[in-house]
Amino acid sequence: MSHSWGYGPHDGPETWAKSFPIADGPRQSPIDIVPTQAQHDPALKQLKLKYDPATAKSILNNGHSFQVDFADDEDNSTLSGGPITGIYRLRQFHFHWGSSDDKGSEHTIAGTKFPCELHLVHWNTKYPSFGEAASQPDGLAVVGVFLKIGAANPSLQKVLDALDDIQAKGQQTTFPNFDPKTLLPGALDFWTYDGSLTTPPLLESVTWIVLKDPISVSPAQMAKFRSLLFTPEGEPPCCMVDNYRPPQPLKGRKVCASFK
Ligand SMILES: NS(=O)(=O)c1ccc(C(=O)NCCc2c[nH]cn2)cc1
Ligand SMILES: [Cu+2]
Ligand SMILES: [Zn+2]
Repeated sequence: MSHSWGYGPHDGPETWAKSFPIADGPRQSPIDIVPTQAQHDPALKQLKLKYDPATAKSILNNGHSFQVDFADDEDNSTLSGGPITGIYRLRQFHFHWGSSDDKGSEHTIAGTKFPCELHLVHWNTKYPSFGEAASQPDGLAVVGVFLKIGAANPSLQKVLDALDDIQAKGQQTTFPNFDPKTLLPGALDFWTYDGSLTTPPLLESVTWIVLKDPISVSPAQMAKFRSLLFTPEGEPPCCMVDNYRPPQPLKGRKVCASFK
């Protein structure tokens, strides 16, 4: 993941359009979700998430977040239903967070920022690979989950316990037998809209499915996220914080709600 973009004053979201002109495109993410302006769509099906813990493989610090990677060579961990047609395979999940609890999420709800946001990244199996799907308008589906300050989250703690081994950019370690379903809230009510990757290459290939209900994270757990580094070993350390893109213009898009 040798990438030249980042989240600092010289390489952050305001500079991305120079190398990635799609940054100013018609379906960029994230967005501010305004619940009163979302349309309830009765035709929206229930979300169906079928995750096999055995597909969890490894955890990696990629220099802009950390991600848990899944074996996606078979239909063992999949997303279907909701706004999508067909079957999408889970590829990885990762997070975006702030330097303090008053910011960090990428999507916002009527201007409200959360301290952290989880993204579960899936690709459409009508395409031969993730890379191929990522360049198609219906290629990816990302489930977004807000994290809200409250009680410590035991399932999240399992992920955070692995961060000591991947403090620096490029470090990775095995991460077997983890069920991402344990990171989801009880209800799967969601908003959905057509958007993009929120980091370069900012491809406009994502059907976004943002869950209404947050999961909990404690202040101590947020401190653990902030112990990661953007920088590789041997370079002056730079704390991995504020790795979020701010909301982008809606440009006429409609946001649908699965609930009343
Ligand atoms: N935040 S998000 O919209 O869910 C998202 C999801 C996936 C990717 C992605 O697959 N990027 C591929 C290239 C890459 C560069 N560095 C590491 N991987 C980027 C953003
Ligand atoms: Cu990268
Ligand atoms: Zn993300």
